[in-house]
Order: sequence, then C-alpha cells, then structure tokens
Amino acid sequence: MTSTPPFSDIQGIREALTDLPQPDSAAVEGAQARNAALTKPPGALSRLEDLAIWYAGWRGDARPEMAEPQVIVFAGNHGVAARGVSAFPPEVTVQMVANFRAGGAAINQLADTFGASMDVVELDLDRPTGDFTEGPAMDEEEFVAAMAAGWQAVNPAAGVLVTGEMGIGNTTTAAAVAAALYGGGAEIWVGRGTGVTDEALSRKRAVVDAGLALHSDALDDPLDVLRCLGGRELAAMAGAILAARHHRVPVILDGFICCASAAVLEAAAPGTLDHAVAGHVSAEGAHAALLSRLNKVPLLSLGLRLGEGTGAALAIGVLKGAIACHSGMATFGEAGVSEA
Ligand SMILES: Cc1cc2ncn([C@H]3O[C@H](COP(=O)(O)O)[C@@H](O)[C@H]3O)c2cc1C
Ligand SMILES: O=C(O)c1cccnc1
Repeated sequence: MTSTPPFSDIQGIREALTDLPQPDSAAVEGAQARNAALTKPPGALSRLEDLAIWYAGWRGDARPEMAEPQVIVFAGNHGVAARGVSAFPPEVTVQMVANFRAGGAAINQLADTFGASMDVVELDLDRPTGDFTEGPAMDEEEFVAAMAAGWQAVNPAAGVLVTGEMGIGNTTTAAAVAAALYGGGAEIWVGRGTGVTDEALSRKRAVVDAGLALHSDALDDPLDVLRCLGGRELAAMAGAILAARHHRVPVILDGFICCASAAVLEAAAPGTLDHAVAGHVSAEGAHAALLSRLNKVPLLSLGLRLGEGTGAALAIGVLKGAIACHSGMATFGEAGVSEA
C-alpha cells in the first residue's frame, strides 16, 4: 500500500509541514498506567518503557502490537561525486541497487532478521543532481518530485518506518546540508564517509565550503537548503518521514545522511520529528553532533558507518522488545506478585 502526496509544489510542502497529527494523549495516559502496573521495579526497563509509551501514543493504542515494519532504501546520484569526494566511484550506486534487489546487501539481511518488508526506490540514477559548487543540486520541480517519491513509497499501514539511502558522495551532501542548517562550516560537519584519505577529506571540506558560499542567499530556508545542497535520496527520505508523520507511523532514524535530511524538516517546522527516534549513532564524525542538535539520544552505538538503514533496522529489534514487554507482560495483580 502507498499513499498520494498532498503537494505538487514547494508551497504545498510548506502546507504539509503545518497542522501535523499529534500523539493520542489518552493512549499515552493508558500506556503510562499499564507500564506502572507491570511486574518489574518502577523504571527497571528504562528506555524500553519510554519507547513503548511513545509508540502507544503515535498508534493511539495503550497496549499496541507492531504491524510489519517497512524499510525503504532510496538511491540517488550526486553531481559532486565527480569531484573525488568518495573512496568509491559513482557507478557503485546503481551496482548496489542491483545488489539490494538481489538480496545481497547488509540491509537485506537486517530487514529480514527483524521481520521488515524492504522496498528500493531509484531516483533518476542516470541523471545525477547538479554539482552544488556550480549551481543548485535540484530545480524546484526535481526537488518536489523527489520529496513526492519519498512520500508515495510509505505504507500507511507499516508498524514503523526506516528510511535508508544509497548514493555515492552523499556524506558530502549531508555535511553541506547540516552545515547550512546549523552553521560551523565544513570543518565540523565533514567526515570520512566510505573511508576517504586525508587528501580527499580536504577536498571534501573545500567542496562543502564552496557550496555554502555559492548558495549563501538561499540558506535561510531549510527546504531551499535541501534543494540546493542535498540530493534526490535525501529529499525522498524527508518526504517519507513527513508522510509517516501524517499517517502516524513512527520512524526510526538511521545514520548521518538520514538524520541530515530529517533535520531539514525539524528546522522547517520544529516538532516535526516528534514521531521519530534515533536508531543509532554512526561512526561518521559529525553524526553525534547532529543527533544532539535534534535532541535525540541514539538507541544503539555500534560504530557502524554504512547507511542503507542498517543501524535503524537493528533498532527495530529494540523497539519490538519494548512493545512486547509493554503489551505482553503480566501486571502485579494478574501474576499475584507483591508490590513494593
Ligand atoms: C559498496 C558500498 C555499499 C554501501 N552502502 C551504503 N554506503 C554508504 O556510502 C555512501 C556514502 O559515502 P561517501 O560519501 O563516502 O560516498 C552512501 O552510498 C552510503 O549509503 C555504501 C558505500 C559502498 C562503497
Ligand atoms: O552515518 C551513515 O549513515 C554513513 C556513514 C558513512 C557512510 N555511509 C553512511
């Protein structure tokens, strides 16, 4: 199942960022009461308790079950990849898409392990975005189409959404987006991505700083930041995460690239990411800083630096565990266990 985007231009996207659905307060209260009655010392399941109550609110059910999770991997190609900012050549993007479809990538195994469906959405791979050191990455039409593709890919009946990405060069675009949203320049936000040498790292920083300088007039508007400096798969992730909010499908955020695209929504309309938790903190240098700007504490810290949605997919297991305990455990009364 998919859903039709409610927008066909940038103004429509701005409207979709207003009047967002909120968690159901009765379900939150019911879940809090249930949590307090479960057979464990108060607070002993710590963040699992918070997660279950948060999930209950978004689902509008004090004792929720989790429907099948959905993983969507969005793939895009980047004009800046031609500037030698990745350890790998741009053709790896389309080659990895074939690998996703054949079931051979890490995300295939993790989606399977945690019972998630997996979709792969290719975004004009034969047409890389513009090199942002020369002009905007996307024109308005391309940007809206990419966000719409993301929105459309979301299954409104999913139990939770993970947005992953594949796009050689996209740690450069993500760094540019984060630097534009939060300031501080390339020095802070650029990391090694697929594992670039010191020389390529300096090049990457120069490319990001050049992009920030060229687009300085557009950087007050978060959607324009994403259009000028981002990529199609980043725009699609933002569209998918916004769609999930409208469908009240909770989201688990993945690594640096996913979070940079999500950060655009939060910057455009604070609170837009209330339905999202951080699945993990990746080894990409600036991911921790990005999470702290978003006020999100990661569920896992495994040193991953892959993307594709892998860290978030692993966190599906944590969320499933939280919901199973919350909805399946006995209360003190039911089990005949003495209270404190
Ligand atoms: C084989 C392979 C599989 C990947 N899966 C995710 N990425 C990750 O690496 C890329 C970002 O790093 P950079 O900015 O340095 O290009 C993205 O495609 C990201 O998803 C991969 C990269 C490679 C090489
Ligand atoms: O944090 C990530 O998601 C990441 C880091 C390095 C390379 N690709 C993705």
